[in-house]
Amino acid sequence: MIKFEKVDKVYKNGYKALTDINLEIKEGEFVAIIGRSGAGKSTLIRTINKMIDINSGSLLVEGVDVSKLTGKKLRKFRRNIGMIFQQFNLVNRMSVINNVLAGFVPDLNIFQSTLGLYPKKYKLKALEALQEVDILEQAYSRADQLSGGQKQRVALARTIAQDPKIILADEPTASLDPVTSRQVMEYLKKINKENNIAILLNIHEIDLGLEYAERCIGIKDGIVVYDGPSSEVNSEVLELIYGDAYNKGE
Ligand SMILES: Nc1ncnc2c1ncn2[C@@H]1O[C@H](COP(=O)(O)OP(=O)(O)OP(=O)(O)O)[C@@H](O)[C@H]1O
Repeated sequence: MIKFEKVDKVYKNGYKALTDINLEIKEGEFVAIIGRSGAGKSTLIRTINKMIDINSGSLLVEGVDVSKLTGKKLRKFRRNIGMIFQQFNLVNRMSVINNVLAGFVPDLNIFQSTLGLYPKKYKLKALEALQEVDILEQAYSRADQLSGGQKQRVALARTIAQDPKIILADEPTASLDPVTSRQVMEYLKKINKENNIAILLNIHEIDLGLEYAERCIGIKDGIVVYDGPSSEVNSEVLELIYGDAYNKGE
């Protein structure tokens, strides 16, 4: 469903962040992308929803050439791709349910969006999504009253309410304690399995990533140096991805 062929990304300042990326991600896969800071993980996943443009090669998502998308077509395309961030990206002064409903604003007419009049079907969808991540009871709390883990679950609900085919998760557990991180990973796994949504996860906590994702992609200096089962990632592979520093614990 996602196919990178010979993809390169060079930033405007001349920095080459991705080199010759060749990858195929299938429907419903759960993939952890690991690598040192600056390796190119965020750049890689952000090319998929065209938050970042590629410079050469081809990137197809469900047969669509991402580089050709603009305007309305791009906005429509992005509806199929959810995104979760380290900092949750909720509107703090809004209620939980309104944060989830905000994802439907593009579907409203100007009158509905100005007055915040969401049709019942969207409200039901939002409530169902909140229930799926066990946070329905907080639906009418203000987002800033929630803990970090709860905020991330609301962000997940906002994403799944849109019925995406793919979720790009850019370090979703980086601001959370280890117990809460695990909880968020459990929800990601549940969504992956029950909703058959492909998940591409950037993560620094290697053990957590390898435990939950079946497949691991290791990036070093913008190059894919490992692509295979998470279960086969051993210290040699980690040295390949992280360099000598890994085994020396630097
Ligand atoms: N807009 C930009 N202009 C120039 N260089 C950039 C830009 N964005 C990122 N880079 C550089 O590209 C490289 C890859 O960045 P990227 O954010 O993809 O890495 P990452 O693996 O996600 O890192 P981290 O784990 O720290 O988030 C880095 O060296 C970064 O400094």
